[in-house]
Amino acid sequence: MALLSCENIALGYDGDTIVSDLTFEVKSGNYLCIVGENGSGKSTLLKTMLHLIPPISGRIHFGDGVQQNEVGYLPQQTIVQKDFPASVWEVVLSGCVNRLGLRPFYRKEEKKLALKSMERMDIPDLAKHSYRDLSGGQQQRVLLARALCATRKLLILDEPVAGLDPKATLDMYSLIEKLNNEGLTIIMISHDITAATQYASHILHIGNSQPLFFGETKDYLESDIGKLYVHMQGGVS
Ligand SMILES: Nc1ncnc2c1ncn2[C@@H]1O[C@H](COP(=O)(O)OP(=O)(O)OP(=O)(O)O)[C@@H](O)[C@H]1O
Repeated sequence: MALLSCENIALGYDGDTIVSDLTFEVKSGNYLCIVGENGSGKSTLLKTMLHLIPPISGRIHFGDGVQQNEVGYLPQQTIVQKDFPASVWEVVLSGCVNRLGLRPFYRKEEKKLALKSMERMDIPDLAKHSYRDLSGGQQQRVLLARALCATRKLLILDEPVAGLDPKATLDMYSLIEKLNNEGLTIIMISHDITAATQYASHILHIGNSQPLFFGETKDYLESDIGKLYVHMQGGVS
C-alpha cells in the first residue's frame, strides 16, 4: 500500500494552475526526489502534500497508517529562522508539539523522543547551545532531529542542503541516506541532479505545466527528459 498517493492533482494559487494532471505514489521505504526548473512548482507541490494549501483539483491521501499530522517536515530555512532565539533542545522538542493535544507541557515520553532524535543526528552535545549560534550544517541537523520527533515513517524535505558548504552537504546526504536505510520514507526537493540520481530510488520531474517524468531513477536516467536535464545541470552522464 502507498504511504502517499496523488491522483490527477492540479496545483496552484487562487485558482491559477501551475501544474496539472499529476499522478504518482510513494511507497514505504522509497526515496523520492522532486526535481525541475526554478518556479516549476516543487515547493507548491510539497505545501499541497502537507495540506498547507488545497489542491485545485484531484485527490491526495496518506495511507499505510500515516496520519497527516505525523509527517516530518524540514522546510527551506528563511533568514529569520536561522536567527531563531531558542536553545537546540527547545527547537528539537517543539517537533513533538502535535503530540500534546490540549496538554500544555511535554511528558517524559516526548522528552525521551527528542533526546533519541538528537542522538540519531549525533547532536546531544549541542542541547544547551543557542540555535542561532550554530553553523548551517548543525542547524540542519537540529531541524532534522525536530522533524524526526514528528514522524516514524515519512520525512519531507525542501532543499535540505541549500546554502551548505560541500562537507556539510555530504554529511546531510549521508544522514538522509541513513534514515532511509533505517526504513524512513523520504520525499525531497533537490536542485542537485547528481545527488538526486545518486541517492533517490524514484524521481518526479515537474515543469512546463505538466508532470514530465515519474518513475524509478534508473528509468529517469534513460529517459529523454532525464538525459537532457542531467546534461543541462552538468551532472552524471
Ligand atoms: N504564495 C504564492 N502565491 C502565488 N503564487 C505563488 C506563491 N508561492 C509561489 N508562487 C508562484 O508559484 C510558482 C511555483 O513556485 P514554487 O516555489 O512552487 O516553485 P519551485 O519549483 O519550488 O521553485 P524553486 O526551484 O525556485 O524553489 C512560481 O511562479 C511562484 O512565483
